[in-house]
Amino acid sequence: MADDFHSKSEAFMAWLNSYSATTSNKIALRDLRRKDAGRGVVATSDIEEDELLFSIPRTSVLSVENSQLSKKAPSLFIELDPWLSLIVVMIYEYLQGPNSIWKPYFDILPTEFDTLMFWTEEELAELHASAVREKIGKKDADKTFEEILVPLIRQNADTFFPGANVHPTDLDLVTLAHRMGSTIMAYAFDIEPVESGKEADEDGYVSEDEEEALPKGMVPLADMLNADADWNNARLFYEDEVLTMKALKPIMTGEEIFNDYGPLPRSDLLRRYGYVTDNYTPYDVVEISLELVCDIIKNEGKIDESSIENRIEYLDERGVVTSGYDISVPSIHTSVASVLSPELIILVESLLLPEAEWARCKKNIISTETLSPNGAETLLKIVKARAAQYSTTLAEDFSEISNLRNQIGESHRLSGSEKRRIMAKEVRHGEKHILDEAMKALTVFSPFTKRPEKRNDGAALYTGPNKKTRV
Ligand SMILES: C[S@@+](CC[C@H](N)C(=O)[O-])C[C@H]1O[C@@H](n2cnc3c(N)ncnc32)[C@H](O)[C@@H]1O
Repeated sequence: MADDFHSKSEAFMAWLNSYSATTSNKIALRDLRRKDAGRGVVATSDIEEDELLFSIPRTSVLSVENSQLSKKAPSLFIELDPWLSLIVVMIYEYLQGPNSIWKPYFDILPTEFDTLMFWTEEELAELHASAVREKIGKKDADKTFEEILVPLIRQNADTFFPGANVHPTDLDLVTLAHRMGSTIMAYAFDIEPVESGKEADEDGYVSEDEEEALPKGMVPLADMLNADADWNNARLFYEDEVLTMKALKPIMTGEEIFNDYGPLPRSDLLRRYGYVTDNYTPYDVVEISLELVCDIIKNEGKIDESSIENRIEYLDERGVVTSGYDISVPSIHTSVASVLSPELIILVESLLLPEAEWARCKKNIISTETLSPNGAETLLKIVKARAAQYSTTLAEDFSEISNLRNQIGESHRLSGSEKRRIMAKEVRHGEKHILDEAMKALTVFSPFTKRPEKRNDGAALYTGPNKKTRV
């Protein structure tokens, strides 16, 4: 119902301003459903760099600190991490209905999602062998909600359901917890406390360790900004009394105001935010599992199982072992080694060394990070085996996507499931493209770098992108 959508937006903006937020008259909250982007914030006049777009009092942030629940039942939060704490607070505030000060805010937050948590098995199957399927975590979330959150809510039933004769079932509460958890994943910010002592770098990032410690909060209006990879033109700043959204560059009338959700591969964008755009393609990655690396090297028959285990243990103590290694999108300016994670190269080179050589140079192996011709040959086998885990070819994906796009062009309508399937095909096509490019580069790399005089020329290893997470 279009009217409902608009009246809820208007009620939300009126509510926000009644709580001492200030909003520039050069911006508006708009209906972007024709772009399949829900609501978004758009410039209604030209905006200058550094201009204030809006400011939100810290007291209006939906957070543990600001909710009455933390005063009524403080002990409830003792064992909960920032994510679970905010889920409980959001469930509490939502159940208060009109008695919650955040009611007009809940009215514009989503009740349905396209994030992977809500996909059917058939829809997920379209992702084929993408490693993102292992990261959805639905079973773990269900277990946590059933075993921790629901009992906590029941223990505090008088607070959560005051005066109610009928209480929600366990299933209702788990469903609500998923809804709030998914909202947090796509909408919440890590709120820098007034005296944080945790410095963001000049790009607005803090390291993951620091980020973990920050409490989460829902920041009204700041979370109405969409994102499209590097098109971000605004950023949230944490001041003592208020959080301010400012323009990072001049924004012209009619342009959308974008936040930055981080340099996410499209698989993760789909998992966390439920959409993909082509602009995220440069951040795509394919994950190679430790298991696959070990299987391929074992099959070569040059090293036995117990040596592999010993070496993995040695490398694990030095931080080289993880369950998966990324290969990223190559460009004409990068060598194949630069798109492989340095740890993957160290792992492969370590497992390929003859026993005597391993014993002699294992101390230096972490700092070498050089891809040898032998390593490239083995990596080519690994990459081929990884590509074989997907059940269609790059060309088949391309034609499936083109056909679907043509159909959309003709009908202009796409059901929820069709949209999910096309997004999945785009993700798996992107991953296969990376594998294809890596195969081509590794094929030419091996014979070329086998020549001893060339050995250190182009084969030096470059560190991969330092993954950071947006504040
Ligand atoms: C922080 S919210 C932004 C506000 C949201 N559009 C709304 O109407 O509530 C993030 C969600 O917005 C949508 N979104 C953000 N950027 C988008 C884009 N470039 N294209 C399509 N949808 C987008 C996705 O559904 C995402 O999970």
